[in-house]
Order: sequence, then C-alpha cells, then structure tokens
Amino acid sequence: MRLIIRERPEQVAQYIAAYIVKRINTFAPTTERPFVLGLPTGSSPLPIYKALIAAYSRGEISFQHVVTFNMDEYVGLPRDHPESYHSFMYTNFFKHIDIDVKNVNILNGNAASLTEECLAYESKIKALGGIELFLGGVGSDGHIAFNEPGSSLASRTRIKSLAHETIIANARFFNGDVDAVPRMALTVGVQTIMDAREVVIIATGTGKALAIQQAVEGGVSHWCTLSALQLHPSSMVVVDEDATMELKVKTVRYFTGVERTILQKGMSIETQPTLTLATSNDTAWREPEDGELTPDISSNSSVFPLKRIVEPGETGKVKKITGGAGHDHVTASYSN
Ligand SMILES: N[C@@H]1[C@@H](O)[C@H](O)[C@@H](COP(=O)(O)O)O[C@@H]1O
Repeated sequence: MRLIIRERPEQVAQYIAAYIVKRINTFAPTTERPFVLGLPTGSSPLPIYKALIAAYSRGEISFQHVVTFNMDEYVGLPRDHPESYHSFMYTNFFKHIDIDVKNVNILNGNAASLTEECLAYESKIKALGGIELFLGGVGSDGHIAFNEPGSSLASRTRIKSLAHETIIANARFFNGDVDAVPRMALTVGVQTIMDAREVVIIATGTGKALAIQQAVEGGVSHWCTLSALQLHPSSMVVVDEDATMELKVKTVRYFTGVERTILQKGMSIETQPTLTLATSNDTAWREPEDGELTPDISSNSSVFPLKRIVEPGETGKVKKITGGAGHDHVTASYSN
C-alpha cells in the first residue's frame, strides 16, 4: 500500500484526478477494449469529479470508451431521489462529460430481485475483463463502499444493512433526518474491489483519521475493511494532512520520506519501475507483472512499462538507481 500525503483536500483531488487522466490516456481505450473504472459517491470524491470535468473541458481526456461501475446504491430509494447514488453520479459527473450512458453501471436498489441484481453486476464486471482501476472513498469507521465493519473480506456484490455510524454520518445528505436514511444498500464486496487491478482511495479530513490509522498501521481486519488493501498488490491511499492526525509521526515520515527519495533520485513518482532484488533463480531480465507494484518506491508498471535491469546473482540492498522519467531503462545497482 502506498500512502500519498498532500496538505489540503484540493491537492489530494488534483493528484488523483491527474493520475486517473494519465491512466486512461496511457491505456488508450477503444470500443473493443474499454477502460473499466470503479467509482464512489460521497463528499470526498466531489473535488476529484470537478477536476476530471475540468480536464475533460480542456480536452485532456475523453470518457467515450470508459465503462464505469459504481460501488453502491441505497435499497428502496427512488432512482430520481436527489440523494440516490444514481442522481449523485449524473449530477456531479456523468452529465458533464462525454460518457456513453450505456457504459454507466450503477446497482439498482429497486430491482425485483436484489440478489439477481448483485449476481448480474458481478457477471458484467467479469465479462468486461475486470475493473482496471477502482476509485473509492472511506467511511469514518473504515468501510469501503458499504462494506461495514464485520463484512467478510471475501465478500462480493450483495445486500447490506448499514451500520448505525454510517446512517448517522449520511443523515447530513437527508437534511439531518436520521430516519430518512435508507437502512439497506447494495454494495460491491471487499473482494470485488480487491479484484480490481488497481485501487485508489481518497480520505480527507480529521473524521477519517482513525480509519486511516487502522488501515495503514493496524493489521488486516474485517473491522476496518479498508485494511484489506494491505493485501492488494497495487493500492494507493491519498490523504490530506488532517487525515493523518492519528498516524504515528514515524509513519508519516516514512511515507513522505519515500516520496522525497523518489523525487531526489530524479524519478517522477508516477514513473517508478518495479525493482526487486535478484535471487539465484532470477533471470537477468524480468518484465514486471501487469499491475505489479512494490509499496515503497514504485508505481503501476503496466502504465509506465519501464524495464528493470537486474544482473544475475545481484542481491542485497538497492544502492543506486539511475534513469527514471524520460529514460527507457532504469538500472539498479546493489550493495550486499
Ligand atoms: N457508501 C459511501 C462510501 O462509498 C463512502 O466512501 C463514504 C464516505 O463518504 P464521504 O466521502 O462523504 O465521507 O460514504 C458512504 O458510506
């Protein structure tokens, strides 16, 4: 898991929006090979949507060949209710970009059979080859999508009852009326998110600080479903300073130090190769696996397919890294 820290929420949103634009453009989606993007609702992602709309307006990105799957939807709330996640997505994002409505997938919380609806959602994701990048937010109790504390980490799209904390938190969208907040939702499961080739999470504000602390410094636990991302090979959590309030100073320094080191090496944070130390069985050249990521110094190698040069028999700590942004190859030398 990578932790990226920015001072303010707007900077967090800018970072993530720029990352998504770059990912989609590098992927170069077509009708036959669309970019499959998982999307969240909530207040935290709003500035990301604003930044993506601005990038679209500037002609930097098209969503014509992007297929989206939203994380969740309330059960029983009419689709055109202003607080349904359908309304949220069209109002705040889809109606401002060139996405084809046929490519928009949002769970139907009013389906005749909710179970069938969930199964069909999973099948459709699978039929499209899986989700390339899942963007998510996090609840104050550490939930991703509506995978409330206690959710199985192996869960898939299903019906969930909402935790009391979530109902209270979401009452702000229903004029503060706790009774107006639906009690149930359809949600992708933790495993649905884990299956995505890459997961990017936004967390801003002090209200998310405890969840971030548990997810980053704690163990993997169903009590904080965000923590499952520790097991994901390519996950990134982008936070503002307020959301780091419960982290140890040592943790913050570690992650900011990692980013500083990368920048000092003259390598763009987005263009890090995946470096692994050679073992006796390694070949001299090893192409990174699709989406392979090491948590400390690298980014998604499928996006920036730099080659690693690992000399046979080299072991020990990385001593020197040369190359990086603008270079075809990145070379690492080692000390034992
Ligand atoms: N189901 C959504 C989550 O997907 C979202 O991450 C969370 C946080 O929302 P906010 O960003 O408004 O704090 O709210 C809801 O519970």
